Amino acid sequence: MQLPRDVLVGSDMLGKVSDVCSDLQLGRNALIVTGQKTRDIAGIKVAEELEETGINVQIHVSGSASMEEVENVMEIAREMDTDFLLGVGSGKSIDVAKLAATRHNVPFLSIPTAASHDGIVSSRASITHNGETTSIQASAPMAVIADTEVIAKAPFRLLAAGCGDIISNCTAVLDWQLAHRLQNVAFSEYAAALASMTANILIESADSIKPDLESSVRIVVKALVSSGVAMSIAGSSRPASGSEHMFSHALNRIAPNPALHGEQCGIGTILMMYLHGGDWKEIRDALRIIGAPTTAHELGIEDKYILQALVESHKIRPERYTILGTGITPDAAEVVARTTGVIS
Ligand SMILES: NC(=O)C1=CN([C@@H]2O[C@H](COP(=O)(O)OP(=O)(O)OC[C@H]3O[C@@H](n4cnc5c(N)ncnc54)[C@H](O)[C@@H]3O)[C@@H](O)[C@H]2O)C=CC1
Ligand SMILES: O=C(CO)COP(=O)(O)O
Ligand SMILES: [Zn+2]
Repeated sequence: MQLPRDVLVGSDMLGKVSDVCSDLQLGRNALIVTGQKTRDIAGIKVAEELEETGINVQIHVSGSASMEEVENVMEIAREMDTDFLLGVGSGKSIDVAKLAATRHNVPFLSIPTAASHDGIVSSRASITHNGETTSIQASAPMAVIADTEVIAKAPFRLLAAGCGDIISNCTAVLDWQLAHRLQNVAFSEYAAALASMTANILIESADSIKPDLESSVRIVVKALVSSGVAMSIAGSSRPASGSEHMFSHALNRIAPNPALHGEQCGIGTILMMYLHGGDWKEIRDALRIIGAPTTAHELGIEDKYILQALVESHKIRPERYTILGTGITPDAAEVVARTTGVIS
């Protein structure tokens, strides 16, 4: 089980990056993987902080979380003899840096600029290859530095998406229990309990999640850390990714303009909780209070793609048994989507 050594959450934490690197004795050559926007938001600041202490820094702007991109980053890391990598930005930059660092056998720091997903701490990387998104075992970050001031300035939509990614633990754990009972898949009580508790605390705190507040960011970041730790304990993404995530991965394949990962997972949780016969209204209401989308319209995705994704979700990870079993029929998909109000 791999867990981060340092987790820093608070205001002006970007200013602490050099202290963390020197405490951890990470070396003199650093490679930052960041996004187009997030380079200006935090990437350059992190580079300047490191350069002030004599560390050589190269910045690589990454687009997609693909295996090709991981290989590109590994190539740069080899050329510059990188001692450590930093993922500065959103989920995709962090996943690319995480897997490239793992494969290049050097430490990695996670510096999220948005609280939009629970990969900020996990020892998994979600990478797309030949149209398939797989969750790949990777090293956990040596340290996580979450600057709540930076994250509070990010569009609120990203924070609400992070809440959707956490709330999705509710159905992920139900799916995992089902797979354990029906197929005897390995199950960790501790990982499942931590993942469920994290989602339940967030549901209870839904009305405290507001735009522009560092206090809201702290609640969400702590929950993302907790959820990421659950994945590390499990040694798989099972406690935080079930049928609702398969639905989101299916939408990424099918919809011409997919929405954010956490937004799609939140709606997936409403749908899959209905199929589990659970309290789907509680999930919908929590997402509504937070301000996350609860309908296809709010997601910006046409109803027909929601229905197609529902029917095809079980094909995403056939080895991962969930409530979707061997698939649901188009008629059943229509019933679940209409009854829950996801389509009208
Ligand atoms: N490794 C793991 O365990 C996990 C991985 N993931 C993966 O993470 C990805 C989703 O991550 P997301 O961050 O939701 O999406 P994303 O990586 O596509 O980023 C969404 C957008 O947020 C913008 N952004 C980030 N910080 C910003 C800021 N401060 N101000 C303005 N814009 C900002 C970025 O520029 C980007 O356009 C997916 O690929 C998903 O599969 C999700 C959960 C867990
Ligand atoms: O997104 C995740 C947990 O929130 C895990 O990712 P996968 O769905 O790729 O396993
Ligand atoms: Zn997720």
